[in-house]
Amino acid sequence: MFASTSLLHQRVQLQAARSPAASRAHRRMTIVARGSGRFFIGGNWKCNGTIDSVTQLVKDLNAGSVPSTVEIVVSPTFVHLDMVKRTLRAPFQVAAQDCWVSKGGAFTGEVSAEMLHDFGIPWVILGHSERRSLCREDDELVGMKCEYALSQGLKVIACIGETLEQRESGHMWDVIDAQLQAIANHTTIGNWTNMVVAYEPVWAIGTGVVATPEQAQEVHAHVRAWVAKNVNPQVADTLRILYGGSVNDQNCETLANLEDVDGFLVGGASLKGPSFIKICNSEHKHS
Ligand SMILES: O=C(CO)COP(=O)(O)O
Repeated sequence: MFASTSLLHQRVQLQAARSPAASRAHRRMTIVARGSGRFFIGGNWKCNGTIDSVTQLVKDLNAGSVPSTVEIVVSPTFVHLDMVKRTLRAPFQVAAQDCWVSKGGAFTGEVSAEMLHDFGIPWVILGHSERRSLCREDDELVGMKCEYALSQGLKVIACIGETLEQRESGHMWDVIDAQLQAIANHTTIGNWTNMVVAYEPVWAIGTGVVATPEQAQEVHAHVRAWVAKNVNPQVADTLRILYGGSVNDQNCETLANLEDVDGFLVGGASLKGPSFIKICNSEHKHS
């Protein structure tokens, strides 16, 4: 499908100077040319679902039409993970919502990265703000979890984001930089290709208050610049930075068109099959 990548690449390169959408397309084309990331849509089902509702959701997803240019990963609870993995069709993949920080053992209630890998679970979400706040996971623990999960062959959706108080008190950049630093401290350059970063402002999660396009783009561009400076420019260029927080089938297209938004991590709207399918198609329309 990308046989004509170089021609397309040249064309997009010419357009790049003209508009943000073209320059975003140019960056995407560079990414595709390098063989790495596609637009990424994650559905975080959180602590939701019954056998019936999960069965119906899988049915709805299987019936939906999604573009092959988008990587789609849904994340049910541990209880539903195997059932979803067995019944969901390609190209949908699955992710766990967390895993333990080291090798399994006497850690009651935990699930280890090697167990997930053994079970064929390709992805894990780490550092979600709900785990940071409800389970007191700090930056260092999240960084260590990323390191261990990556070492066991899992791919990681690493979450960052500030609270409203941190944003309004002017500490937003310090918070985000510290979260990134902890992840970077524990991630080898080579392993960044197995990770996506999800920017989820806490004030936008489950509130219906979505970040404005300007707010989202500002932070995403900051994250990319931080990674370019503190990790490696090429890693920054190909890193997929997802936005999460009240994404729905109405606001997704505008957000998908932003230069540094490479996908979404969706909560509530990922529990509704038809809405999630629409979100999976949001970038496609702009390509
Ligand atoms: O936390 C989220 C995804 O991980 C976002 O949740 P909502 O889409 O429900 O705001």
